[in-house]
Amino acid sequence: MPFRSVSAAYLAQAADLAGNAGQQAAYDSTGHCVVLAGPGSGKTKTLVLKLARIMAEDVRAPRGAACITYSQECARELTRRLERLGLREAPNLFIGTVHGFCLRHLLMPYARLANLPVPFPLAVATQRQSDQAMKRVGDRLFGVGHPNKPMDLGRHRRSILDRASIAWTSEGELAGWAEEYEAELRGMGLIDFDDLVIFGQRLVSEHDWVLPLLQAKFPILAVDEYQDLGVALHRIVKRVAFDGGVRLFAVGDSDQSIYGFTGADGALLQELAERDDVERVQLQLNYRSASRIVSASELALGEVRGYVSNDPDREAVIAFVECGDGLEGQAAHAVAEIIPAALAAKPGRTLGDIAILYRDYRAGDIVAEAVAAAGLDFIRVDTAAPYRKVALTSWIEDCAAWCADGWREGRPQLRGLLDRWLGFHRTRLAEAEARGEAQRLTRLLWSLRTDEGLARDLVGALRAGMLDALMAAEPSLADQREQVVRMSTALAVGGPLADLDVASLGGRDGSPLHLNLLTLHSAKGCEYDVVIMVGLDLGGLPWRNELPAARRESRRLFYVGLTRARDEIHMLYSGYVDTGRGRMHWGRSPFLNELEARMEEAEGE
Ligand SMILES: Nc1ncnc2c1ncn2[C@@H]1O[C@H](COP(=O)(O)OP(=O)(O)OP(=O)(O)O)[C@@H](O)[C@H]1O
Repeated sequence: MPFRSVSAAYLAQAADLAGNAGQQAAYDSTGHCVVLAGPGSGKTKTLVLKLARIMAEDVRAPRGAACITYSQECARELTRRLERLGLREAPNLFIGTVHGFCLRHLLMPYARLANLPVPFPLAVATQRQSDQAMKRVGDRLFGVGHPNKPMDLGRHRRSILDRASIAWTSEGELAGWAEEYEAELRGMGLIDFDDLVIFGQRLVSEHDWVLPLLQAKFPILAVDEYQDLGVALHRIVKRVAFDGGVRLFAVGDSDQSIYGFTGADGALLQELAERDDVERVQLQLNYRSASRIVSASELALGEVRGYVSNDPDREAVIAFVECGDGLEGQAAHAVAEIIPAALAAKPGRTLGDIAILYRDYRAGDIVAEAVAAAGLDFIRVDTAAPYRKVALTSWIEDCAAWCADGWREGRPQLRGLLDRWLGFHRTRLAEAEARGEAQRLTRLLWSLRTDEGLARDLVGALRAGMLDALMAAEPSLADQREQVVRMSTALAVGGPLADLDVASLGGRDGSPLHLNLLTLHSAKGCEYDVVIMVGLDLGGLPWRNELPAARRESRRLFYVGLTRARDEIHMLYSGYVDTGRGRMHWGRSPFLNELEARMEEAEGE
């Protein structure tokens, strides 16, 4: 007898799995299960359906499940897909990032009891505070202009958890820098983003009593994009699952591991899958891409994986395009030639079905300029975007979607917005208080419904009505507040998003009328009919003279880009890159040379 009723959408989607033995096996699993599979094979689909089944059949409130992933973008995608199945965030269902989970469900309830050396109340440094403290300490230790990089400091802290080990002390400068930086932050009453996971790991590793408490609340732990999560989370997962009795359902693909620079390691997923007490499921069918794209991606990766397309007869375009005039020329060609042809090639295709992918925000600036000059609407997701997606900015965007039109059909659901709002509060509110908050927020959102209003007015009203008071009262939201302020600044008169209306703010993710501009990293987990990759020159992707591990990661990044496409891939290059030392004619990306040669060989057979 199920504990809760299930939606018709869930039943319809669950029926899809019957045709795929691997997906069905994962869906039917009763113990720890790890799904390993390539791009477009339905990992996320299987995960959300499994979670819906678990919530319906295996756990009864107040017990529930935690569903975690690495980035805010992936968390939002999970939230959206679960909502379509009738599931939303609730006290017994956590959907969010590793960092959010560690803050809300490990450090807030237990850090003080465990006497961890963290400040109380818990306050998370803003990006700016942490960057400045890092620089200040680095300058003090090594002198202004020293060559040590914050990125290496971050990797050292995230990937070496045992501070007494030789691995920690052998890189003496980084270790010293990390320790002094942390002391500086503590002096300011702060922890930073990485501390959340580092202390979360310490808590579950060193305090046995935390395990049954966690297991009582979340007997199920689901993890998406496992390959991105890094060693601290891997330890948390192993500890709660194999010592704490939490049932694990994890999905991932080591070939898509592209966060090595943060300490992530695809091998951890393999290690998990090889355990005797874990059921391992491998999926081979690709539901996303045409056959030629599936084969070309494998050739680009240089590994035989044996993936096959679900739609072998679908036509595909795979084009290598040389453009003069560097990145500017490539962007201009994409706008003037490729996009109009792609729109004309399939009835009903819109700008939202097309993405331009690039390596970093500098390339993004060039592409954005060309796209804006052509008068096309676009959504940009990279570090130069006006604000970063964090839980609060995503929540505001979803409120905008509801106020614009979503309230008519419950997309997103009001109940979900209210539950997420309550989740932002550090301490669980008493029932009457929570009810009062929910009523106030409902009234506020109801009064903000609009067909054509400006996003700036909506965000201003949300902030004045409730949000600013919450952010002032919750120091743990300080880093997110920084992004809310950046959002307001971008929407203000004279800001880059000054003209944005409420509907567009709500649809900034996945709007059918906006061309997608993303870094390759941000494109992870997304799919588009048409993918245009720019900057495929040596010195762009890959960088020149990369060490072997970095070169392998660049190749995986290329692979992630290719595998986002359903029907068309356009790879643009110039044969040179513009650097601080002038134009360097190093040729196009060696990945293109290899891919073209391998495709000729394979298709000539
Ligand atoms: N059994 C199925 N029947 C029909 N369509 C499916 C099935 N499984 C997955 N799909 C579709 O395949 C596409 C890819 O699924 P999903 O995004 O879950 O894949 P993924 O493995 O998580 O991909 P990636 O690793 O590239 O992010 C989606 O459009 C999904 O709806």
